[in-house]
Amino acid sequence: MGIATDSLQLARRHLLDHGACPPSALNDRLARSWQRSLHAGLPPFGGRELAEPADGLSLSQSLEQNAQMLSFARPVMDFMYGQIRGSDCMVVLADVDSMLLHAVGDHGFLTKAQRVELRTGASWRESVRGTNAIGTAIEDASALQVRAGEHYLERNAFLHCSAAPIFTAQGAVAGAIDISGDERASHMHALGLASSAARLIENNWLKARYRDAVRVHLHSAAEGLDTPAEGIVVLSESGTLLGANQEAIRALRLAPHDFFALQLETRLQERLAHLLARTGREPHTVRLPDGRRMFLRVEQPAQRTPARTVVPEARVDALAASDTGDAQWRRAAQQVRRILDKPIALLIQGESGVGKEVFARACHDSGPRRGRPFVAVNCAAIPESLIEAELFGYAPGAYTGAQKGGSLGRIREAEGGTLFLDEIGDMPLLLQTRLLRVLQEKKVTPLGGTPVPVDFALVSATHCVLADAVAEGRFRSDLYYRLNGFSVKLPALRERKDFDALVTRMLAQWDDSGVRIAPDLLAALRGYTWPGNLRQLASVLQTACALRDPAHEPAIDWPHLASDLRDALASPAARVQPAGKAAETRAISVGQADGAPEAAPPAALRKIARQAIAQALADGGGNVSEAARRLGISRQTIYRHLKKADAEA
Ligand SMILES: Nc1ncnc2c1ncn2[C@@H]1O[C@H](COP(=O)(O)OP(=O)(O)OP(=O)(O)O)[C@@H](O)[C@H]1O
Repeated sequence: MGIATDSLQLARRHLLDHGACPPSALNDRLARSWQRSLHAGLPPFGGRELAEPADGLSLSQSLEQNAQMLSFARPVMDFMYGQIRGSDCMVVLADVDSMLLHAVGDHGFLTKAQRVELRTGASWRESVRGTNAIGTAIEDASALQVRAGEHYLERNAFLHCSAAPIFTAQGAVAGAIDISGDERASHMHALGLASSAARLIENNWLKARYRDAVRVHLHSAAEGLDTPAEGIVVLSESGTLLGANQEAIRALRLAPHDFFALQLETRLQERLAHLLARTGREPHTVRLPDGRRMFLRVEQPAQRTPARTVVPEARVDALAASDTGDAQWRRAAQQVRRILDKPIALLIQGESGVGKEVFARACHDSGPRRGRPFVAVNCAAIPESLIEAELFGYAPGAYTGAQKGGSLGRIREAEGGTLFLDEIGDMPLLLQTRLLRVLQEKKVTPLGGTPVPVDFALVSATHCVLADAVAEGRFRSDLYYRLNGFSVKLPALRERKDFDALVTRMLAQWDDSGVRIAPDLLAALRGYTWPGNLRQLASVLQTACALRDPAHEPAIDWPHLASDLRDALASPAARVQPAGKAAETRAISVGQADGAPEAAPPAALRKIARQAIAQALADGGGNVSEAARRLGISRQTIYRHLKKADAEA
């Protein structure tokens, strides 16, 4: 409120005419952002089409990549929204590319916001939408309020938005949280609320991510400890800095290269042994190198009892908790449970995405090493040249380009806990030899360092048949026998008999409103072959939850799926076939190639196609080209379906 709209309009014209904002029309930060928006080629007055909303695939990929941030943001967003409910506003979470991942808000305002694509799946990157709170806060890595006509694009001038970036444990921007509302309403404390929410999300995320690390809480006043204003630093057992929140980064003047390299004792001027000895509720003080006094409280990880002495309890454990009723899966879990407290290496086999890592974590959380680190390494995802340093670590100055302070290595990070080696079949032969030595000697030798004893449980996973790799000489047979102390095979999703229970369990993770799935859609999903297994199913359901409008749509339905999956579901070729039936089927899909002879689809499929088209037309404001784009099919296909529907009506 109180924004001089006319003068901002004049400023916009001045920017267009002269390439710069007139002095004092806007504060410096907004003026720089307007200029960047102009250089991005955005015309501030109407004109150009709104940027495209993301397709289902990018949204689901981002939801998967940001699952952790999202899980910590959701409860905070619900709480924030509870504070401002009914004031014509919404709370939004965006990823680092400014794509909106989740939104909660007043129904009326959500509808208004959709008109300018302020909705899940859309990108609000500054270079796409011009100056706006989310995109500009992420661009500048700093909280920001953008009021009414301060938005670069004139059509966004009905908005009043306040956004704060969310930072990772190593101080990189991970996304932003934003409160957007009607510019005529009061938003006095919105920026403060968004900033506090961002701090809360970061702190909870940091603590959970490093729950097995030593944690130092700090503040310049004893009363500041345990408040959102405290700094938090997490350390390895040897005192190396692993992560920190923004307050700590500021207070201790930490730089990006300090992470995984700095020994915190040098910054705190207190020996690590002294620091660790002071664990407890009572704060103590230290003097920083610049003379400032800080109050510290040190917390050791929750469970520091020696591994193997903790006896697993007979109550419902993590393995039992993830049992949704499939007999094959249950048998695997029962067999594995018998070896969890024994020093036997476990090999998990199964197609990609069947949940091997989830299963490995459940084994860890159900066994005697729960509460200690679970360290997952994807052997296929690390370049061959780096995997050695990543696994075995290196001493300070071991090689050019390495971090100054050296690196612990993933094997030593798993000390006392579980090392999970995913895609073990992709481990280069040379490293197989080194890994074998570690397993035999129970010692790891960092590059340029001396041997260090290690104690960890080993779980490996592979989607290929490791015995074949041995037969072909790609995998050492002696290592294979070491890894394969006991092996289990997890079933592919199409083989599981607990599909509905799995779906219910997954939906409950992302939607606590008890959302259900339309019965015909559930039946189609149940019959699909799921080449990506649980990963694909999780991603489809999560995207559908995000795309559903809870105010109007009680159930997840066909329009909430990406067009390629709708096509695949409509194709008999992609369905699990009863034996002997496969050859009888022909592919029929909404997105059939134009010009190809079109088989007459059965009534159920016609209905599905028409529903999808009707929804896409409604979403695209009746524009056929827009609906075709949303569905990923041609306009001719839409016209054909509409014509047939007319003829049958
Ligand atoms: N029991 C489960 N409940 C809910 N979601 C699950 C479950 N198991 C797996 N998922 C989903 O599937 C995704 C993939 O699981 P996971 O990484 O464990 O599979 P994987 O078999 O190890 O895959 P890859 O072979 O590609 O490494 C998880 O991120 C999660 O979204």
